Amino acid sequence: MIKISRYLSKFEWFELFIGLLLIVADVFLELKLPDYMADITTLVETPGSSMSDIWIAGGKMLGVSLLAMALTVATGFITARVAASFTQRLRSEQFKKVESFGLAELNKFSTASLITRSTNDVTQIQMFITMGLLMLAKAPIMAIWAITKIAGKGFEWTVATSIAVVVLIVAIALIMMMVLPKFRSMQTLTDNINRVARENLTGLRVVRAYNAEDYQQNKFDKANNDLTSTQLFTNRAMSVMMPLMSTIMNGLMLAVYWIGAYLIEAATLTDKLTLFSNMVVFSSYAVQVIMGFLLMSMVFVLWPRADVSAKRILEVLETEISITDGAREEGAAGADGKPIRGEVEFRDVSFAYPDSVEPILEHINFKAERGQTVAFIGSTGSGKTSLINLVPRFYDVSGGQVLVDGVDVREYTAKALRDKIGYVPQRSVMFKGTVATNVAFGVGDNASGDVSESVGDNNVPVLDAQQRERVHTAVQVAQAEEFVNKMDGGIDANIAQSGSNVSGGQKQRLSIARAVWRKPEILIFDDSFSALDFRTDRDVREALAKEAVGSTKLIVAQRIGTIMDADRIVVMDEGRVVGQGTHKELLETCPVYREIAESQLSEQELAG
Ligand SMILES: Nc1ncnc2c1ncn2[C@@H]1O[C@H](COP(=O)(O)OP(=O)(O)OP(=O)(O)O)[C@@H](O)[C@H]1O
Repeated sequence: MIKISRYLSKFEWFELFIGLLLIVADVFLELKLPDYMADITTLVETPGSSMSDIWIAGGKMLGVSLLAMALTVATGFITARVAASFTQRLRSEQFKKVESFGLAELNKFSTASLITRSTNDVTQIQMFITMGLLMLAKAPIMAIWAITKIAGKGFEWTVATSIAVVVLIVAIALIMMMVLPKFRSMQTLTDNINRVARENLTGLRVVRAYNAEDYQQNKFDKANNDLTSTQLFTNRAMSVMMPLMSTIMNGLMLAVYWIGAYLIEAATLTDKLTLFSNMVVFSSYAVQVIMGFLLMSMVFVLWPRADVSAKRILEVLETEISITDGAREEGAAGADGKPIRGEVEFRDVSFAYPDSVEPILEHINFKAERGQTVAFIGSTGSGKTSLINLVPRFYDVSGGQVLVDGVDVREYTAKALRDKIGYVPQRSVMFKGTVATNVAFGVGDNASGDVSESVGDNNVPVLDAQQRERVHTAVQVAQAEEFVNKMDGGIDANIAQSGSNVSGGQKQRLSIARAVWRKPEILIFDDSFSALDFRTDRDVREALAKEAVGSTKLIVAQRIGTIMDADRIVVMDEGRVVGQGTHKELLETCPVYREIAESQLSEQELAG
């Protein structure tokens, strides 16, 4: 919790300092009250006191109380401000950090956990700052100041107060020992609930189709019950705290008056009045001491959860990114002195996923020249996706080198490298917006973060005429024009969250259009044609050959038909390249390829 405070801005520190000053003034005023009470008691007990004197002392007491109240409100206002701005920063810092995560880091935290960390965990911190920070500062000031006020006012009373304080500390410590581990598990259990709920919602169709509602319900109930019982335990333990505090406080009062009664009875007549007045003052300060501890106990209710949350947020913010930026913006120069463009080369590349020791890819070598089409085929799990994921640096190689335009991909800045690439993933991803904003993805937003100028209604970025024209071309190349034109609004038609209002094949085509829109040096298609029918598959490839003639194309495919015309086909088997060449060459030289081809093509097609 203390570590996370370094994310506070200078101004927030200043605000907290002002808050602290206000607290000191507040405590000073609150501790003045018993003095006025002593004055009033003496006035009441002294024969001949005038009523107006009592009114004046009472009036002062009221004024001080009102001022103390105003200070408390002001400090509350300041901490609420600090809490809001600080947690806003924590949320955006976390978002920024997660944006920079590679797939390895994303796999380390689950999506559900990352969501809890930037919502629920941040709320815990906000609650602590708003409610707890004030008390954390006020409690010790109040307790210590009150103790100094009563020191020397009566030995017997001091002993009684000390015993009460010791009992309080032991009680708080015991309760904390019981609940702290539970608070730690509470956030993990919240992650669990999020995970189960998220899985259920994203897989709703499968749940329905398999009549698995009860099965899912049980999973959710289990997660829900786990969280509820932990919360019940902590709340029960905490609910003991308050009555315990007030019992100790009342017990102390009783002890002070009891002791006082004996002392007053034993005193001479002249001392009786002083002793009585001292007793009243003492009891008021003793209440303030206990109040100090009471406030501390409230802090202890909020602290453990906030502490756990702070650690979880820091875990995200301090995660070391495995994919670090290089410095290069440009590729190498070719023999003719001009910069190389669109060249991809794998030199003896081996790769293992971060959490496994077994290599998934071993000694891969191939080269794709500018404008060439290089295809990858092989059985499922042979490592095709893993291989092409190394080009945009979703992961880094374990051995060897991946070169783009003659330069190791690790030397580029992530932006420079990814600007060269148009990537179409295996599962197409759509974002809430329009067809145009999905195709021209990431455009229309300005770098300063002030999106107000560039986004129109509904937070949809506005594209200029030239950008819109490019969207039309990309949609044409991806053979998406026909269905886009039928949609209400054409390229301005709405796309629902996750693209739920378009079909799988349509999503795939929009995904292809997105890559084409960028006019990249390198186009990567990870099994992107599988959701297309044979005709559309062929039409897209023909359009690509015309429109993206200068782009190098790396295509992962399952269908021989998709890749037959490629300049080079790389055949993968269990993470190794078992054949390379054109369709014709491979039919003769590579048994694995021939087997795949025979299973998909007719005798006639095989004969060419
Ligand atoms: N994130 C990951 N962590 C660990 N292992 C993984 C991960 N992703 C994939 N693998 C493993 O890597 C191997 C190759 O997977 P990959 O997705 O590259 O195969 P593929 O040839 O593209 O398969 P498909 O044609 O079915 O998409 C598989 O055995 C898979 O279990």
